[in-house]
Amino acid sequence: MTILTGKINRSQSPSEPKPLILETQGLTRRFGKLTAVNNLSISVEQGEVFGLLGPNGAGKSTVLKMLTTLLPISAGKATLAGYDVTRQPNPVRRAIGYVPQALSADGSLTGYENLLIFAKLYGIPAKGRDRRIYEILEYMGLQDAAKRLVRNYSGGMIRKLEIGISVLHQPQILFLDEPTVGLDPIARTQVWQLVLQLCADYGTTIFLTTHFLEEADSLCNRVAIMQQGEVVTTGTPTDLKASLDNPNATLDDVFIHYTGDQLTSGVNYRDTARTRRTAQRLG
Ligand SMILES: Nc1ncnc2c1ncn2[C@@H]1O[C@H](COP(=O)(O)OP(=O)(O)OP(=O)(O)O)[C@@H](O)[C@H]1O
Repeated sequence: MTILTGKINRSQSPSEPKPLILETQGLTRRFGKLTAVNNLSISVEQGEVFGLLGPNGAGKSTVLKMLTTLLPISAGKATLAGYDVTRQPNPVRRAIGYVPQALSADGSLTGYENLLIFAKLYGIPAKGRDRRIYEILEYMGLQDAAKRLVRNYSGGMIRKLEIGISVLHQPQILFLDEPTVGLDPIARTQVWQLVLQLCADYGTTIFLTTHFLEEADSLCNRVAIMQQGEVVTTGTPTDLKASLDNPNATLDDVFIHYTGDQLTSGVNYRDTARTRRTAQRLG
């Protein structure tokens, strides 16, 4: 696996328009009287790294849950890999991988056993199953830890294993909900390298949420900023920064401009508490 180093400004590389792999029109989710996601219309090209940013409670996880068929859509429509998310959930599920915010690997099993369970769930035929599992372990750099219990893995290793599980069936699009929250800077960099590598090696489209704006700036081709259930702006990080009246604008400035909020990890109690909870589980 090629190791990527340094800052990668993906938004600056010229790119041909590619087919859309994901499109939403008026996507809406209500919880009783609360409209958590309101009239969301976005599109994502094949092979893009797309970042959904927003303060706590903006509706990011709810969007991911609707797109991954885990939560019914209240109104509007989403199409993924050519399939309607509401009417054709099974082909949608085959086309996607999903790593939720909460820990999803089983600590009482080895890395190999975790992969084996999901390989069976995904219906990977017994004949090529072990080969696929070891391919994944090697790709994730976890081959030496294959037979160790996951509860003894570091946080970064667990995240890599979870990503490995989510790509066992070679999905076209991978959803990552806050993939680096709770990780130390080195593990965070490793996870990002892995995500980019998946994109480069297999053309996997990445749809993620993150609180780390600097990372979103470096790694995402395009971002959408959400606030109170609505998208307030979408664009490449470069274009969004250029739209402000400040030649030195950062994505943080863009974020503050559109939301009036500060989005840095751990700035408020909820962020800190969640980061610590996740870190405890991962650590
Ligand atoms: N199952 C639920 N029932 C009721 N309200 C919910 C439910 N899930 C989410 N909400 C509410 O919907 C809103 C959006 O929540 P969501 O988790 O999507 O936000 P988020 O942007 O992902 O936040 P965070 O960054 O904290 O994860 C919040 O007000 C939340 O309390």
